Amino acid sequence: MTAPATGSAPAIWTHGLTKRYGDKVAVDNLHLEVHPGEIFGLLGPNGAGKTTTILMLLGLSEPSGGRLKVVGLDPTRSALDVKSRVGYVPDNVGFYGGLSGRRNLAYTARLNGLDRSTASAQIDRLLDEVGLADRADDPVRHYSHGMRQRLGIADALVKDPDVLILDEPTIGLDPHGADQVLGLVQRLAAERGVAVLLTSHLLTQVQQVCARVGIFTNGRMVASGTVGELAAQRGGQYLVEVGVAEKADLAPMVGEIPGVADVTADGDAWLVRARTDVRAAVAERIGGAGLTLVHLHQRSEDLGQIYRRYFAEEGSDDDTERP
Ligand SMILES: Nc1ncnc2c1ncn2[C@@H]1O[C@H](COP(=O)(O)OP(=O)(O)OP(=O)(O)O)[C@@H](O)[C@H]1O
Repeated sequence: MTAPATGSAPAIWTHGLTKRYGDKVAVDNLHLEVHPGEIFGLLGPNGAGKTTTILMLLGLSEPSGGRLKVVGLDPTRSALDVKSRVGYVPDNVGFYGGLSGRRNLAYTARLNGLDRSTASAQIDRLLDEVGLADRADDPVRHYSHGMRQRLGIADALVKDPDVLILDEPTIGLDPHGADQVLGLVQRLAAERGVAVLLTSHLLTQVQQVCARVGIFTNGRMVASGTVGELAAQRGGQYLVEVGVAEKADLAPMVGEIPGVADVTADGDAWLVRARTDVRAAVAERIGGAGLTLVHLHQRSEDLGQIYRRYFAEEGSDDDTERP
């Protein structure tokens, strides 16, 4: 997991950022900060406002309200300067299929004004970094989806950006391909200090690589923080797993403990859902009943559970991966 560089100015900063399309508020009062070396995951169902946010960060869509800075610049006023320092990887990167990976990157380098010899060394290094050195001279139409995705990241890195924005970077990839892409993103943040903003529906993957996440719905970021912070916000639940040596129904005795919401069987163990940390009280009650405690440990909610909890509270549906 990548830690933000402490004390650094945010590479992406928004305050009250808002975008309206007629009566529709696509992005509503967004406060966001992503620091150099940090990977921030923007999570949300279709139509939540993720792409609209990205377009504003890239200077491709004008905000209706609020303020924003990307690498210290206002993208609305300095779109070209922002573009030169921000790499963007859409969910389906377009390449010239008949040209090799290397030639595609050389084309991007030329568009970005790099001289031929600097570009050539840079491209060799990038192809190596994204694991495509041995296929660099094959036409891109022979690449797999995962290879294209990695070439897309290399393409965004040609200009050596300070910020990398990835829209659904692992969509359509198998687990190995997804691991390769996410591992690459992690290295870029850790080794080069790139600030990364990625959007995804794939909660388990986001949880693996993002220092912080924001849950986005109907244009609003309803929660943001580390996974641990999100679990604790809005009275997050404590889940305690309990096992005893005897075959006994723990539900009646543990269910009486103040703060316990419910007790359910979970295979050979019992799962206690509570509003506070009830481990000591559970152990005491079990000992008092003459039962032998075999294990007692706290399970934290994973991001999927947190995400569903927020959506249940927001009263909206989502089509997100069930981990
Ligand atoms: N050009 C536009 N004109 C009118 N409404 C728009 C426009 N672009 C987006 N919207 C609306 O704004 C809302 C947010 O859309 P956006 O594309 O940002 O969502 P998203 O989170 O990126 O969704 P997805 O995961 O499907 O890409 C949606 O209700 C969408 O219909």
